[in-house]
Amino acid sequence: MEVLRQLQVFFRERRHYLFLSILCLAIATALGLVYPNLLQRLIDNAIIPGDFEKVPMLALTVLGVVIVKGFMQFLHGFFGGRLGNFLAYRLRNACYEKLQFLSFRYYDTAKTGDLMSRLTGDLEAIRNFIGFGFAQLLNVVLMVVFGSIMMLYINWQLTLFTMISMPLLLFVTFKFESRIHPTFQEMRIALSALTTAVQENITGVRTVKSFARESYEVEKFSIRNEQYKSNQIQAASLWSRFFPAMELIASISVVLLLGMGGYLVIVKSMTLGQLVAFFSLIWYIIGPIWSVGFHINNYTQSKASGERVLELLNQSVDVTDEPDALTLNTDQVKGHITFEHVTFAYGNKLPAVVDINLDAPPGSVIGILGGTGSGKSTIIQLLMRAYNVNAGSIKLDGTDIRHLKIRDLRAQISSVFQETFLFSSSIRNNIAYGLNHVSMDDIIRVSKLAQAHEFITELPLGYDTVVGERGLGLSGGQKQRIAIARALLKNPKILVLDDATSAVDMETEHEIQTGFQEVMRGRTTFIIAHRISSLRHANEIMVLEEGRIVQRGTHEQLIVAPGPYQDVYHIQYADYIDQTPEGVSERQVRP
Ligand SMILES: Nc1ncnc2c1ncn2[C@@H]1O[C@H](COP(=O)(O)OP(=O)(O)OP(=O)(O)O)[C@@H](O)[C@H]1O
Repeated sequence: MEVLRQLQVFFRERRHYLFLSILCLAIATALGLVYPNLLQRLIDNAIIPGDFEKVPMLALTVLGVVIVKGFMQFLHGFFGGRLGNFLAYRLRNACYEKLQFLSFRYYDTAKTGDLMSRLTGDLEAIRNFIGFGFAQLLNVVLMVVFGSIMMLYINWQLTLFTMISMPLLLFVTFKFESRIHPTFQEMRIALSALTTAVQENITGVRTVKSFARESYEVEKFSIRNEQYKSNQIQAASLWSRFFPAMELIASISVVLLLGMGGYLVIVKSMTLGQLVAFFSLIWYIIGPIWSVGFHINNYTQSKASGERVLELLNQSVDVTDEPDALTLNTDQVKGHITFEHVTFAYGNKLPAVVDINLDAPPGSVIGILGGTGSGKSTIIQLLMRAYNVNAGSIKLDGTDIRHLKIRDLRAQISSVFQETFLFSSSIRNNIAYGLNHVSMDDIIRVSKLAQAHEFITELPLGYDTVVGERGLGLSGGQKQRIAIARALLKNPKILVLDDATSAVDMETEHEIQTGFQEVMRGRTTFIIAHRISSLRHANEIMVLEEGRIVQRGTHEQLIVAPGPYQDVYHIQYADYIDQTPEGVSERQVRP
């Protein structure tokens, strides 16, 4: 019920729908109980005495009851549906909003499939339960209580006698639920494995084909499909065994009723009409007992779904604005970045960066070089405040970035990452992503700078070409050039190029770099690269090893100092440099 209490916040305004839905269902149930009563009157007061004049009146009453009952059921569905859909709508929006603001730390461990199922399957389960299941669960209780009272009123001895087999019915129902529940769970897991296989297969179709693993994938799918099929067969066989058993037990009540009831009618302790009414009332008890397990199961599943959705909604966001966070005035931002003794570790892992110090005056270019996992990207993540530092501080124009509004800070930074994400939209929209009122001239200008204009205009629809999911249909280099254009259009004070030109050839890299010279002017730029050619113009280059700065200086200083930078330089420029006893001199290096 705690889950229900927490979910209530999301449907408080429509709470009355819940009450109305329950009320309408209760009225429909109560009206259903009028049938047996009318049947009793028809037999005892009209048919047996031969008073046929009463028949039309009784028939009309039945018709009236049917109409009102039907209307009440309609209203129950109407209000339940409205309530469930309203709740699901609110929850869906709330979850999506939460997903936007959850910190990077959450996404480090979150699984896409799991999040998707929370937003779809779990929300659907909550919608059904709050909209209908809850009212129906209450209704089960009402039916049993109302039905029993009426039966006891007609003949309490016969009621107790016919109820002898009810505990057995209840037992079998719960037994069945305890068997079918895990089967359903296995079925859900099998279905999820099946959909994951399809999803991964479509996403990784290129890898599958390049490794010629089509047959293996077909085999893998068919094993999962087999599992799903056998789960379904198991569920179907449980159902097929359960129903006859239930019917058999329920028939015991009916047999007892007919035997004992028939005797009571014969000895005139009971009228025939009462027996017939009793006969239809017994189904008011059997029906709900039959379904009670299903409703309880439904409740537990919805509760679990509610907990999963609330768990997402209640996630704490560790990187948030301070209550009195400062607003940045774009015109006054200079872009002076300093790192002072910055140390950071992801979760409980060893620190990814240790005691980082750097000073990047406005307009300077900082190059970062280092092997895989040396902490290069982490420095950029910390600059964007994707995570809070564990020790030390990062400052923008002298203010600790923790005191700034995150949105304002990030608005000053444009990044181009190693992996480019493009939305399935037009190239124009992808370049203008996150910005309003962008002119086509500006889009073309930045595309030219990013060396993207030419290939875009060669596409049949030019800037209006819709790129597929994640940019399918474009080469890695083309996607990266679009990302560079996107970053430039934002006109940031701080530019981050995280292996940004890794997917383009040396020639194009050189052209983009030349373009960069112009766009980097006046912006503080961080360049992470594996190629020395991308870093050589930096004002300061830092060489990272296992999260620590092991070398720093300009390209000219570093190539003459023995160390990792010189080693990389030797490897990359082996064809261009002469080794002299005094040191290293360049013979021909691309500018
Ligand atoms: N999201 C994360 N969660 C946990 N550990 C992480 C995460 N991102 C990076 N790490 C770890 O932090 C260390 C530094 O990673 P980082 O991505 O900064 O290295 P990098 O120098 O950019 O490497 P590469 O050149 O391969 O991109 C590595 O040991 C890495 O495993």
